[in-house]
Amino acid sequence: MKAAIIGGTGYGAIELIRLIHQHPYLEVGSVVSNSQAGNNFSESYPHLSGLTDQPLGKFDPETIAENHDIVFLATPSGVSSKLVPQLMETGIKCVDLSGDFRLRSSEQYETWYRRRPANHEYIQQAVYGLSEIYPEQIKTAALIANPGCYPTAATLGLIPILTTNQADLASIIIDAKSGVSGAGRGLSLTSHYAEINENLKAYKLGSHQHIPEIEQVLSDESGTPITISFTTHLVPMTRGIMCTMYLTLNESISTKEVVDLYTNFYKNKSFVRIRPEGNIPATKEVHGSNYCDIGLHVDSRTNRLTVISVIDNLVKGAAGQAIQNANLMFGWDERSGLNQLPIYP
Ligand SMILES: NC(=O)C1=CN([C@@H]2O[C@H](COP(=O)(O)OP(=O)(O)OC[C@H]3O[C@@H](n4cnc5c(N)ncnc54)[C@H](OP(=O)(O)O)[C@@H]3O)[C@@H](O)[C@H]2O)C=CC1
Ligand SMILES: CC(=O)N[C@@H](CCC(=O)OP(=O)(O)O)C(=O)O
Repeated sequence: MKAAIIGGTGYGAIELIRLIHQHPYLEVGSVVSNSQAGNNFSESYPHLSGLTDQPLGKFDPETIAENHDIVFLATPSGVSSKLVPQLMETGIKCVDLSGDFRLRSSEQYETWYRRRPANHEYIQQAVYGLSEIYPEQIKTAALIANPGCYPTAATLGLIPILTTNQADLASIIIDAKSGVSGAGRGLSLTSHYAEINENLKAYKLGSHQHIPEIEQVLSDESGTPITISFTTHLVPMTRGIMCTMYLTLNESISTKEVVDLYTNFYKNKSFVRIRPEGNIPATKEVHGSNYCDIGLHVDSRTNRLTVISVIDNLVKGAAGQAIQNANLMFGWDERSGLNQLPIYP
């Protein structure tokens, strides 16, 4: 099967190309670029010289649909909302990495993204692509709204405890940290070397666009409207997200009981690894891989649960989960093309 990738010179696209290169059933048919159409791909990414030398194409939905089986859009929010309807009209399957189709409420989208929402018809068709939680809906979807990087780490780490009645749902605090590639390849003052090196910054306090996305998933899964406190930080590293999350427990349970609950919840899920008691994951332990690793600790003094969830933002947080979703859509083993070991050290 052939995949087209749009947003060709961005970090999401380059990660899709790296992963699809090892995929047993999928190959890259073409890479579409808005800014570099006509140029050779390896001019933007010399590390792929001799491997992916094809010229970057222009966006033409008909040609894409004729020659491909699926499209991955690695374009910014606000761009995907314009391109997806043109592609969907041709009948081709789409996986969108942006935030444009994740929120069911257009009002929420306008509030948090501060721009016009996508056409409601397509928002209604989109299936939220959190692979471990919605595999059946993903299998029959025509359009996947691939989850955000922070929401992937946060929701996978919180859902198991929220499906019990052991958590105080009003007490959730998510302290999140990301490497700089989470902001994409575009240049900005915040991702400038001298601004981030040997520095740790909190940003978008109370206004991050992932707040309503996380709340939507947690509310769906717990069956109760949930609001969260969510603070993001930029860390001087290239890849990786860590969400350190706190919630109050309604009853006294041990760390071992929580570890058993999580292990059982994810027992058939290849990409979520629950660490044993006393073993806390670090971002490097998932670097370059599609794993989400989760560590758990109950503080019996405060009766609070701490959950530490780590992913590689470009793999499980973007391109890897997008391919996992495509695998589900085509009925393949969801691990196809995603069996890379984490890169360590
Ligand atoms: N980086 C990450 O960790 C994650 C990113 N995402 C989301 O994935 C998407 C891609 O992210 P990422 O690759 O990091 O971002 P980048 O900024 O690195 O790449 C986005 C690419 O989209 C294309 N593009 C930009 N503006 C326009 C435009 N006006 N019209 C058409 N194409 C445009 C450009 O490529 P070209 O000119 O070649 O077309 C650009 O390089 C975004 O929506 C992002 O929010 C989601 C989860 C994690
Ligand atoms: C480090 C960093 O800046 N990360 C970005 C993640 C952006 C992203 O993934 O955006 P969408 O999910 O909205 O597509 C941020 O915090 O905004």
